[in-house]
Amino acid sequence: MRRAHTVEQVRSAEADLMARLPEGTLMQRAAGGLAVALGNFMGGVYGRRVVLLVGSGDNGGDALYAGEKLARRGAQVTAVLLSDKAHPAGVEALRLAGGRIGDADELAHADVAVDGIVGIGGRPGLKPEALAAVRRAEQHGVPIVAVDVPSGVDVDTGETPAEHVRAALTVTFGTHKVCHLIDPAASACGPVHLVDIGLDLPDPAATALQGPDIRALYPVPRGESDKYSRGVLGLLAGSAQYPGAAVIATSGALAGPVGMVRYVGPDAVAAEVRAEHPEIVAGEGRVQAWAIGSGLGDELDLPRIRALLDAEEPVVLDADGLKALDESGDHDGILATPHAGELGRLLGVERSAIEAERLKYARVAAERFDVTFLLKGSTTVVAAPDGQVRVNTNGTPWLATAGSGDVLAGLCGALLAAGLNPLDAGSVGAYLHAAAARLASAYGPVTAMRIAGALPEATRRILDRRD
Ligand SMILES: NC(=O)C1=CN([C@@H]2O[C@H](COP(=O)(O)OP(=O)(O)OC[C@H]3O[C@@H](n4cnc5c(N)ncnc54)[C@H](O)[C@@H]3O)[C@@H](O)[C@H]2O)[C@@H](O)CC1
Ligand SMILES: Nc1ncnc2c1ncn2[C@@H]1O[C@H](COP(=O)(O)OP(=O)(O)O)[C@@H](O)[C@H]1O
Ligand SMILES: [K+]
Repeated sequence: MRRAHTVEQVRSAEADLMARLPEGTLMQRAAGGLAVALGNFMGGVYGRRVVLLVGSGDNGGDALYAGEKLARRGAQVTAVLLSDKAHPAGVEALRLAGGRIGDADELAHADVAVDGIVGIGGRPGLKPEALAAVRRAEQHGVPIVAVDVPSGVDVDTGETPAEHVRAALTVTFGTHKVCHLIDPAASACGPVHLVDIGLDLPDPAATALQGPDIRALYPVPRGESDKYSRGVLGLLAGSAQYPGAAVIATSGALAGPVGMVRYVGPDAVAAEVRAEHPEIVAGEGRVQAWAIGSGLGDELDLPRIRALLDAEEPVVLDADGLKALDESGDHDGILATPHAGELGRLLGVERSAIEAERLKYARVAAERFDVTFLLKGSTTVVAAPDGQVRVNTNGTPWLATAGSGDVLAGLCGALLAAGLNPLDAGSVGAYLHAAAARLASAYGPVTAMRIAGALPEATRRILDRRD
């Protein structure tokens, strides 16, 4: 599991550890890890040209000491000091190792620019001189490696209200920060490399499941399982207007861990679903969970949905079904799966505001409606009413295709029916959905039905430890 901590948590853990270690130890650990990562990134050290962009704090100190280590191994290192307070001992160490102090013109010939402008002490945005240097690197096509975080992003929220660095790689220390997991900032990090500096950390502010977590959580049938004990999902979806949504959501559900799917909807739609999936059973019956909402269109029956929300069985609530949510209900066991536009309508804010502050609004919704919210988008945020947050970062923009949300709703419903709680169902569902999309897309266009079609193989690879 990838764990992300807040700046305050990191500072407190650093203070505890620093009190027990000789001065400067942590910075040397950070700089050592950064120098190794830079060497790997450049594919070598000797003769490489490295430009350090150095701000006023310890983030610049990390960059300077990493530069010192690279200079000692034969790299040509130049530091661009963006503040007259740049870490004095780091500047001296770099000089003694043969590094130079220069200006942003050096970027014209650099192999890499190291962003040591600000780290976890930074406010969002870049000052003019730093921004000019970053632009210069971009103009010359010089890749930027960010120290700890891409300077200019909001570290604790993942928001990017102002100018910021766009890194080809981020090398972070001790633990991930929230901005590494949550968009839009996460997209500015590139791959994130974590250097262990020995911090002892509290419970994280957000987590991201990885393959081993999925293996541990996935409801694999046992020897004595039968189709009912594996879980039966009721699917209330589709309409004359949108029959395809029912077919697609059923595809997602059948590719999940349930023993059976009951489809509930107009006869004509049921016939289409059955034509594609002869395995389904049409009509109501006992179920362990519901997936409600995909493509309901004219069939939207809010009183019926509210009755199902009040019943005992857990529910995935998607698309038009979200209109049935209200703040007063007793909503135990519900996973709401809006995209930014739908969440904006529920909360009465603009879609663009949701996209800019994804973590905040997922949390606000979970608290206000007292249900687990899965906010879809480039990174998917799953927020539970108790404050736990999981993030899915392994998607692909090719997932942004009509109907892929219906696949996710069916899959999450299947995971709920098989016994996972809403937080686990949402986060495991988002992970597998993204893994299937990557597999089916293989870096090219993909349709929702092909994503559903790839789900069993994507799941198999993870359960079989091949991914
Ligand atoms: N504290 C520690 O023990 C360790 C810290 N490390 C490094 O230290 C960093 C944190 O260092 P600091 O606390 O010195 O903070 P930063 O290096 O993030 O910088 C803070 C300084 O930048 C200024 N500043 C804030 N926002 C700015 C902006 N948008 N533009 C320009 N200047 C701005 C502030 O006035 C302050 O002087 C971490 O990110 C990490 O890189 C690592 O060496 C590991 C150990
Ligand atoms: N840029 C992106 N990168 C990764 N995943 C994305 C991106 N945009 C959308 N997605 C994912 O694609 C799916 C789209 O779902 P949704 O918006 O409900 O579409 P639809 O209603 O057409 O099914 C969601 O799982 C969402 O997280
Ligand atoms: K930085």
